[in-house]
Amino acid sequence: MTIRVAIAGARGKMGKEAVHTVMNHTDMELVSVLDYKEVGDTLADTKLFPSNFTAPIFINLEQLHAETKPDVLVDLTTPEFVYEHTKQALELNIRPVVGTTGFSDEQLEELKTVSKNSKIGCIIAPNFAIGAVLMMKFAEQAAKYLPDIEIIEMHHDQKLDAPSGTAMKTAHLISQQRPIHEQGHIREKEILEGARGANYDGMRIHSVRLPGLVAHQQVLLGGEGQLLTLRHDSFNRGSFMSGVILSIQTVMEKEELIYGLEHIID
Ligand SMILES: NC(=O)C1=CN([C@@H]2O[C@H](COP(=O)(O)OP(=O)(O)OC[C@H]3O[C@@H](n4cnc5c(N)ncnc54)[C@H](OP(=O)(O)O)[C@@H]3O)[C@@H](O)[C@H]2O)C=CC1
Ligand SMILES: O=C(O)C1=N[C@H](C(=O)O)C[C@H](O)C1
Repeated sequence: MTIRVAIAGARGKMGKEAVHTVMNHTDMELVSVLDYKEVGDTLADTKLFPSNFTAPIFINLEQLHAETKPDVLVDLTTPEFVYEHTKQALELNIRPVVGTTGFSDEQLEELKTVSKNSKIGCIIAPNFAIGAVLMMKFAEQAAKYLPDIEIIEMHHDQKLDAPSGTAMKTAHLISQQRPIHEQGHIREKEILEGARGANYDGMRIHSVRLPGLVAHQQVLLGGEGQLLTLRHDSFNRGSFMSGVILSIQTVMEKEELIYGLEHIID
């Protein structure tokens, strides 16, 4: 069966890579693209893609659905729009595969309910790279034995959300193994606000933004006389594409929302 795929955010860094990946996949067809402003009738019109990339561009998801009937909507946009896109896709019986980060806990809960009630599968993956998923799982396992933890995530300087979705998901997984406790000295004082990073149940998260970086994370787990460092680096956006393909294939078989690729890899 050919899976009919629509992509939101096709002009972006991840979107461009995803367009090429879906176009090159024999079991998938890129049927349309969702944008939010007039950028031409087809992908080729944007001049970002070759002339044979003829998928039509819509600025309205309902119209996109009516005219191109996608099975799956891949969202690679921004934290501002992703919740609305995902909710609307579910209401239109389109299965969302979401890479965009920046959801609040309340939004995730709401989408879980909509997906469950409509029995339309949805995959939200804070990180599509298999190595990053393994780093998160290893951190979760190690937290049971080394519960004093700091996360340092490092990204390119065009990233909108901080902390990253991966850091938030890592902290969430770790918090299931690690009793809530404050770390560091009880009388610790920040001389410069923010010096100790964000506080997630006492665990600290530090966000670095620099040109030249792509997506990198270290989880530091400290114990008496020892330090365990788990590190993952995405050096290019090709690192995410096998996860995008796996998610598009898997969401076709699901009837609920799945948050994190760790739930679908064997
Ligand atoms: N899950 C994962 O593995 C990964 C997730 N990400 C996440 O994916 C998202 C995109 O990242 P990245 O590609 O680097 O970002 P970019 O800024 O390069 O791309 C986002 C694109 O979405 C477009 N856009 C904005 N709003 C809308 C909208 N309402 N409808 C359609 N298109 C829209 C933007 O257009 P314009 O520029 O004209 O505003 C831009 O072209 C981020 O949230 C990022 O954190 C990134 C890498 C991996
Ligand atoms: O914005 C990015 O680039 C990335 N975003 C995701 C995140 O917030 O974790 C995934 C990856 O880190 C790249």
